[in-house]
Amino acid sequence: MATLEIRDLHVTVEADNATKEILKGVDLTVKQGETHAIMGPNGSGKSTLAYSLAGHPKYTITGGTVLLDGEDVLEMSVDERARAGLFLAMQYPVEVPGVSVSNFLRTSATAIRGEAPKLRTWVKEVKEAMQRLNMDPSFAERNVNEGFSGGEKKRHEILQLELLKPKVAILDETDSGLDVDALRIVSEGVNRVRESGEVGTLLITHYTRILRYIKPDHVHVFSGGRIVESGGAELADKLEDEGYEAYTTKGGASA
Ligand SMILES: Nc1ncnc2c1ncn2[C@@H]1O[C@H](COP(=O)(O)OP(=O)(O)OP(=O)(O)O)[C@@H](O)[C@H]1O
Repeated sequence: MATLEIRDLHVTVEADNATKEILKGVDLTVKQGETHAIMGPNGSGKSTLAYSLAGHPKYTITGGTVLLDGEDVLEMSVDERARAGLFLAMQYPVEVPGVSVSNFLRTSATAIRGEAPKLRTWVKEVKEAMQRLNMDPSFAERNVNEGFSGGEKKRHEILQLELLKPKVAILDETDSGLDVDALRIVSEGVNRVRESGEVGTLLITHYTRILRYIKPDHVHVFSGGRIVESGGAELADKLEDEGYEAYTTKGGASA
């Protein structure tokens, strides 16, 4: 069973000619089939965790380990991480002018599966996945994220998730900017992948509303660059009622 193990992860970033430590010892284990929600105040380092796991060059790992199925993720290049089974749905997906969605998806699937998917079954696979996500077929011919609305960008991230079938999916605020219908459709996509039992999900979110659709097995409070409390789904309700004040004043001030 695939497991992502993060141990005592420390990460710095260079900003304004200074080195700033953002992650200050993150410990987390995500097993295949499990869904973990990470919630926490703005600026506490949640996206930094997501980017560091994906291998963004802006973030320097200064300590700790990250293992996927016992393999050292931190030694891998970004594309090796993706091929090993890590997937990041970004908070702000980037535009890729000149590259169509269909080309992008097929190239990604070829790289990850190790061989080009058979054209006829692939076209059907993409068409059905797009239908489930309520995406117009014309999207396949548009350039990646170019002129996409916020909601369309998020659906496109989930389309990739469904087609690429990673071992561990990190979803960074996939719910932000979605209207109620889109939130339901996107959540259904995540649940389909989840129900396969083959994917571990790390869901970074500010809102408990997405957790009504995607029931987490574990909820973690992130503050000051580390996880300061973990619990079950009930912890999300407590956070909704009480906010993060208790965590930001208890020596867990935001990064
Ligand atoms: N590339 C960067 N350059 C400079 N500072 C950065 C960079 N990335 C993160 N930071 C800083 O690190 C801190 C944590 O940011 P991060 O985006 O990880 O927080 P977050 O918990 O995801 O916040 P939010 O909930 O607002 O999305 C912030 O103070 C941010 O300004």
